[in-house]
Amino acid sequence: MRRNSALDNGTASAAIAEEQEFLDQATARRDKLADHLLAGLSVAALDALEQARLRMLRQQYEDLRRATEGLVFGRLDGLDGTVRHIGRVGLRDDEGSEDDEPLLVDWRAPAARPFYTATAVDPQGQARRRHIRTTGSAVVGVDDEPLDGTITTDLVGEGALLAALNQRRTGRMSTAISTLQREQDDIIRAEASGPLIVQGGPGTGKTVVALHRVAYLLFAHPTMAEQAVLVLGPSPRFLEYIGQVLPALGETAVVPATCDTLLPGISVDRDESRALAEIKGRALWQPALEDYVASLLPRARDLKLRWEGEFYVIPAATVAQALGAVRRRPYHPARRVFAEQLHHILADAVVEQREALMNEMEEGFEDILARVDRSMHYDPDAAAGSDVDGLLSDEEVDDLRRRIAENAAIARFVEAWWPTLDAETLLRDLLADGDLVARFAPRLSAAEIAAVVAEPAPWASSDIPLLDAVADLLGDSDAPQQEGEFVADRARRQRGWVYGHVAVDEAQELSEMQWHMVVRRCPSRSITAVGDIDQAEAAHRHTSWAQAVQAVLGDRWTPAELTICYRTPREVMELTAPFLRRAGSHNEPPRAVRASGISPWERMVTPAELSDAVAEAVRELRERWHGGTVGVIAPVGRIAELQAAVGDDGPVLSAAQSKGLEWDATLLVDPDGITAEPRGWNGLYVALTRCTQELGQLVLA
Ligand SMILES: Nc1ncnc2c1ncn2[C@@H]1O[C@H](COP(=O)(O)OP(=O)(O)OP(=O)(O)O)[C@@H](O)[C@H]1O
Repeated sequence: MRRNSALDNGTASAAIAEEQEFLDQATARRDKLADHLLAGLSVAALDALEQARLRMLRQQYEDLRRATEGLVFGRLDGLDGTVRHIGRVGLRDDEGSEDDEPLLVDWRAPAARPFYTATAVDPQGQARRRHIRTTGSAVVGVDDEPLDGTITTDLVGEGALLAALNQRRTGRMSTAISTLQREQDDIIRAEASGPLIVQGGPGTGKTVVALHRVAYLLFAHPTMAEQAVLVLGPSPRFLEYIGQVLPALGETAVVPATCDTLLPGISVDRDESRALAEIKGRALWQPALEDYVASLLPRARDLKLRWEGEFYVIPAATVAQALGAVRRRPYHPARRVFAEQLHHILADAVVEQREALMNEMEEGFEDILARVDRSMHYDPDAAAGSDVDGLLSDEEVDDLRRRIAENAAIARFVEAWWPTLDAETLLRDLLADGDLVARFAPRLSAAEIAAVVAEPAPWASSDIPLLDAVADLLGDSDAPQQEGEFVADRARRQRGWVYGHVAVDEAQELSEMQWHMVVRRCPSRSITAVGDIDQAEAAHRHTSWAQAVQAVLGDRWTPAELTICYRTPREVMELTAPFLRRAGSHNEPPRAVRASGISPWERMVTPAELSDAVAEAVRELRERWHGGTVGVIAPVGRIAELQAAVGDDGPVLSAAQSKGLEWDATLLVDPDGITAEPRGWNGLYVALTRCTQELGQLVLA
């Protein structure tokens, strides 16, 4: 393998000067556009259309304003002599015609694609790729990669990539738009019409891919931006870690959440055992809850309604027919539609009765007409629309229906027969009643049912998907609120919001009921799930993606794979294979892209020395990785004691809590204690792969 061509000093300075000139031009253009947008934003919006236009302008302004660091990061020189610069956002040269070649091509635009995918074997019309490194507004370096076959590496922009990977970690994830690799780009730009499940070992860029895919989809499919995109992560700490990436990518139509925070107004208020989490995560709860809510629908019977002093009986058969027509809808919307039908049926009955009375007119016209007028509140002076035969006109029938629909007594009657239900109360009632659980979830054993019923009342994590399922089966009792300036604000506030796309990180942790919750938020199943089945820590027992998603997605999903590890250095990855085997995996650890030159080390300590040894090792590491980050991973039972010893020098986390995170150096404490935990070998695999440079272990003697 040959490295990227090194530019000699003179050529490099000329190239840097050339790119500096371009960056200055692009920056000036961006500032001008931003000023222009800002001026447009100062007008007041008089109507909804204008408000929508201003929202769009504000979004564009925000995108431009944020596009500071790395505004320009790449350049493609075509075989035909064309030069294209690639950047964080697209910029037009001036306000000229739409067909003009842009000054700067947005990294998500089709024209930018060869920057990520052209190779010597398939140069896609390009002669050279250039990575432009900048610090603030200064160009500090360029890496050129001829695509004529003189360089044969499977990495794109290797110099820029390795420079990015060797940077100190800040505790916040950074963007990788300038150094995305081909296998990553393929996934980022893949079709979004069905579930895509991406398997990748530690550090293969799954989070990077998921976030950049979201940015790409919002750019390429504006309808998704209108519906917002949901990004699901494993923990608030993780969401904080990735928090800066999406806005930096230029997107705001995104709602970040964990499965625990998806229901507005509901929080997880207690821990639970793994056994209970596993039981309550099973897919069998979905049909159980469907049957439970269906059992609460009213039964068909004769309905006796009073209207204007007369009683009308709607026969059970008619009621059954109307019920049958709405049965497929959620409980509350079904009631809304049923009530509308009932208003029609009652109005028809009133009209029919009136007609019957008309037919009796021969027997006593005057008397009967007076009764009819009374029953209809009929005003003979305002009878312009009425038929001369005494029957009601269409307008009068409509008016009758409207009055019935607005009548409080009729509404009370419907509410009493088909009451408004509350999801939390319903679920609590079910979970507290062993007979009910046995009736609706007959596949649970008696011991499992007893364990479910014995749970305390506050909601645990595994209750949230059950609650979500019940809330969904009930549906909203009122029309959803549409408040909030940006689409993300409106989406966040509505449980039943339908997203344009859902991206799930650490998807191996999802229970079957959580998968249901995901699909409910995107019935079109435009879903990207990334994860590592070998890092699974959750209580469920899946060891393959097929097992994990079978109950909810069946086999209608597309697999994809990431194979190169960008985070963990080769010296550490070489340690991991035996642990992966012990975790029961048949997969190979991913191939590390780089070596750090630092051998992993191990020290033996006695339990009595442990706290001091940890504090000292952390101090050492912090000194060595000055300006970077150090993380400590330990068995759950030791965390409190060790955090006290380490103080503010770094976080002490369990293997599960460290998932998705990374530091320059990791101190792994008592690895045997970690393997003794549930799914401990998987946990150790996670823990070993969190460092970008150095791994130290303190082993108990
Ligand atoms: N193309 C890339 N260019 C630059 N950095 C990259 C690239 N791909 C991944 N990285 C970096 O590699 C590290 C690991 O990436 P990421 O966290 O996305 O991996 P992951 O597969 O989600 O890992 P894990 O499963 O262990 O959580 C991050 O620091 C990320 O910024």
